[in-house]
Amino acid sequence: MALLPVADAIEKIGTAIAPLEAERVSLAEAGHRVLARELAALRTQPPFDASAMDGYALKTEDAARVPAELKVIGEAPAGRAFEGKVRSGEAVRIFTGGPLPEGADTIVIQEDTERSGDTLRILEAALPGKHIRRAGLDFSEGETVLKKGALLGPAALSLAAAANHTALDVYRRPRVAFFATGDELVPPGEEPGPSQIVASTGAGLAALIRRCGGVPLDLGIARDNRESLLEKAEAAQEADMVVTLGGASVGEHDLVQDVLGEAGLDVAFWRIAMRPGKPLMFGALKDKPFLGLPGNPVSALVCAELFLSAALMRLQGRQAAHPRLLPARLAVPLKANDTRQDYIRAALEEEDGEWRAEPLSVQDSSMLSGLARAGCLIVRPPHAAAAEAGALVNVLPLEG
Ligand SMILES: Nc1nc2c(c(=O)[nH]1)N[C@H]1C(S)=C(S)[C@@H](COP(=O)(O)OP(=O)(O)OC[C@H]3O[C@@H](n4cnc5c(N)ncnc54)[C@H](O)[C@@H]3O)O[C@H]1N2
Ligand code: MOO
Repeated sequence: MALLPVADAIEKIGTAIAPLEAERVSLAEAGHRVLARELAALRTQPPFDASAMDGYALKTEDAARVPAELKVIGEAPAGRAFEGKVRSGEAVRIFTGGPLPEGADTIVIQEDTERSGDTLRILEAALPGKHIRRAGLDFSEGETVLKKGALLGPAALSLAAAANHTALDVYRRPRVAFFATGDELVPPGEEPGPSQIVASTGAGLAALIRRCGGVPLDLGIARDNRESLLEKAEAAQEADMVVTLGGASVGEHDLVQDVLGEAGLDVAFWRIAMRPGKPLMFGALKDKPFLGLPGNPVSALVCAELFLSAALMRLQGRQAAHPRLLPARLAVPLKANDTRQDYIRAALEEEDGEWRAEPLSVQDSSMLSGLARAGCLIVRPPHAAAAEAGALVNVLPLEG
């Protein structure tokens, strides 16, 4: 069976998964969540014509020729309008954010004036409408300010607040149940028996799930037998998505596909044209999205960065997409690539305003020390030609 390209796998995950339902949360809890309904402004911003600068509000015609002398008749600080009207020959002291007084049609900044008591000398000719923010410049009541599917970062949250919302409809956080598989594994902190090792990947997976907006549900370790796997599959049904670690390959003890088939696993695709991570599996366990990550810890975490993050995006109403890549210069030459997309662990350093990526000398997919040290993964498409040192490549930055 031909291996599936990474981009096709991400696309299939996006198509297979439907977003979860919405819930209403306060603005304070909405950070990094995804908006589930378009958001209309409850008010107009700015609500009145306002000054963009500290200076004087006046009639343009009074300062068309300079120097001109005007009489200061009052003040309009931010938060308090000047109650009167500006007439010919008059000016109102105004501050940034202050409402434009009636009768005035321009602002002259204070640097272009001289003041002595109530007398104001204008030194630079005024232009109509200068330094005035018109009512509704930012948005108007009823206008859509954020679209469904918007990620609620700092700017979007502040915009929602400016539009006078206190609570937002966001997609529910996906609960992701996961378990490791293998007789060789013991939980962290326990003394492994002869031929055993510590199950490590779950710790990283939980952090990745949280970072992607999900809620991790660690079900521990399934043993390499039918009963144990079925028991975990059953427990996983309370979550919105199920992830397994290991047992995805072709060995006799790699039981996941066979046994979970009994529990309703429907495999949509298996095996990806990538390195590390070839044995990745995706489908549905009953009606829940299912991701079978490879056992090797580096393979599992690299696959989670690509495919679990895409699934979590989709469950929260966003497009499933490959993580964003940065351009970086290679520190060393690379050989031409074969048919699998490579994710090469590399150090990432800034040098003269550019990123420089240097592959780690050993790329074994069991080595967490390397992945933890790597600042990025160099992404080499299938059949990429040999590259010289200094050539630009795409890298996927890692958060350490
Ligand atoms: N004949 C073949 N052998 C293998 C192939 C292949 O195509 N043909 N693929 C290799 C690749 S690539 C990978 S990746 C691994 C993945 O296989 P599995 O998903 O079946 O993983 P396991 O066999 O269960 O485990 C592999 C390795 O990882 C350790 N492991 C598993 N789970 C954890 C965990 N939670 N924490 C830490 N370490 C874990 C496990 O002990 C094994 O050492 O298969 C290759 N073989
Ligand atoms: O996919 Mo395996 O991930 O090459 O170690």
